[in-house]
Amino acid sequence: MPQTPKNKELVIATKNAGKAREFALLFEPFGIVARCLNDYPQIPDIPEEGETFADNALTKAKTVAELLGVPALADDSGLCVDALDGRPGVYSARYAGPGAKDADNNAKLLRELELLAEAGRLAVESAAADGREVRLLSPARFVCSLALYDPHSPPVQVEGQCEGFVIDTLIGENGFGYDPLFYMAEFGQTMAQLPMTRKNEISHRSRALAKLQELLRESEA
Ligand SMILES: O=P(O)(O)OP(=O)(O)OP(=O)(O)OC[C@H]1O[C@@H](n2cnc3c(O)ncnc32)[C@H](O)[C@@H]1O
Ligand SMILES: [Mg+2]
Repeated sequence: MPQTPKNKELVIATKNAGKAREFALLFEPFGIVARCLNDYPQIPDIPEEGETFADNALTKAKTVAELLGVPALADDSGLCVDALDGRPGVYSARYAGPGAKDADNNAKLLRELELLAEAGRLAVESAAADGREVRLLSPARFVCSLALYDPHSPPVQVEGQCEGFVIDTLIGENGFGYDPLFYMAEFGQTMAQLPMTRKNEISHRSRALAKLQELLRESEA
């Protein structure tokens, strides 16, 4: 990981408290304190108008790094649902409209998929989530694009994914965003049922971060 002027601190270009918590835990073993944008109220909202996660991640990292004059890591992520041709994708944060809350986005996702199910357009199977029967509405994946922007070096970009299904009901209290609707057959649980330590072993975010570390190790070797 890059050395910042304050050493052992890294600015994460996010205002999302859920992401910030996960990064704080992911960086802890390296003795790196992850600072998110709530620590820098002078940074304005950054428009996310790119067509890809990678475009948006780079814009966020570059804007923050240039404003603060230190390296910044940005995460642009979202949920891509097969039955919705990959939506909400890069629009995940504002799926239910500008300023949408997680609950609004989850409700819209369920509504859209239930409409397709009622129209007979989904091959819905059942599964058990901690003893409850749930309907698997569509295969889906979480995608996380990370961009590390150091004002003095070329940017480094990586992507991580995590496969699962969108189910018909919200289950679990952990995590954030679409986690309560994201079921992983191999665990028989939703992402929101996993403790953060466990999510950080398998998530799109941790997979992307592992790739970033690998790239940085190679470039140092
Ligand atoms: O742009 P920043 O400030 O980082 O915060 P944001 O919440 O707007 O983040 P994005 O633009 O990357 O949008 C990501 C969307 O995808 C959702 N999302 C991303 N990672 C997730 C995860 O690990 N679990 C559940 N939902 C996730 C999240 O709730 C948002 O709705
Ligand atoms: Mg955003």
